[in-house]
Order: sequence, then structure tokens, then C-alpha cells
Amino acid sequence: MKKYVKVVGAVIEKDEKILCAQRNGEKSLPNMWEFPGGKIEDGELPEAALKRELMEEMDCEINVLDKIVTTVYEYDFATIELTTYYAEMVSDSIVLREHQDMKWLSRDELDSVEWAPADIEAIEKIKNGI
Ligand SMILES: Nc1nc2c([nH]c(=O)n2[C@H]2C[C@H](O)[C@@H](COP(=O)(O)OP(=O)(O)OP(=O)(O)O)O2)c(=O)[nH]1
Repeated sequence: MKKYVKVVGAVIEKDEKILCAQRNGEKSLPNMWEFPGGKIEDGELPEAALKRELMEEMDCEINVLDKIVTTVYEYDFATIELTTYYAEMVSDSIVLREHQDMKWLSRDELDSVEWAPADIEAIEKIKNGI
């Protein structure tokens, strides 16, 4: 059976723009865009996992706000359960430690990059202001 992996993603909004991060070319889903975050460890609360991942990946402290949606998506390499949360930055800067690029996009611009398929449901909700 395929691996079932629980993942959290942060939808960080600042000045009406949303932080979008581009995956590394050597990883699964190469060059695709996603929300920063990652796998929940055993016994970890989703919100704590999100704060930890943002520190590890972007050297960025966040406050986790409302949950957006949980989507289960079956890739060929794993089944991913992605839960997205709105979040706000506490730190005022970002250091890209794992992603190859980042962009701040308005809701209207979100379709201008190629999102990981598991993210599409969240993108639709965000575009509709949910
Ligand atoms: N962080 C994050 N991961 C996502 C999103 N959408 C999506 O399909 N994923 C997938 C990519 C990865 O397979 C997995 C998250 O794993 P990870 O971030 O901890 O680890 P990773 O990039 O090294 O992934 P992997 O190469 O081990 O598969 O979830 C998203 O919006 N944010």
C-alpha cells in the first residue's frame, strides 16, 4: 500500500499578498509551487508542526490562524493529506533554506504558477476569500 503522509501548509498573508514557494528541482513534484510546511511528526499537533517547519525551512516565526481545508491527494509516490492554515509572520524576514524561489502573489495572481495538485482545493478557497 502507498505511504499515507500527513502534511501541513501555511498560507501566509501580508499586505493582501500570499507567500508561494517553489519546490526544488531534485525533489518529488520538482519545480512545482506549494505552501511552506511539511510532514507532521508522530505525536505532533498540526499547528506545532507548521511552526517548526517554517522555522526549519524559512527561518521564520509564524502565528497559526484559521484552518482552510484538508485535501487528500493520491500521487504516484504517496497519498498526501494536506491541511492548510492561514498564518501570519512574526519575524520580518524569510531565508529560503529549501525552496528554490518564492513569490508574494495577490489572490488574482495565484493561477500564474503551477501548483502541486494537492493544493488546488485550497487555492480555490483562498481565491474565493474563504
Ligand atoms: N509543504 C508542502 N508539501 C506539499 C504541499 N502540497 C503537496 O502536495 N505537498 C507534498 C510534497 C511532499 O511530497 C509532501 C511534503 O513533504 P516535505 O515537504 O516534508 O518533504 P519533501 O519536500 O522532502 O518531500 P519528499 O521529497 O520527501 O516527498 O507533501 C504544500 O502545499 N506544502
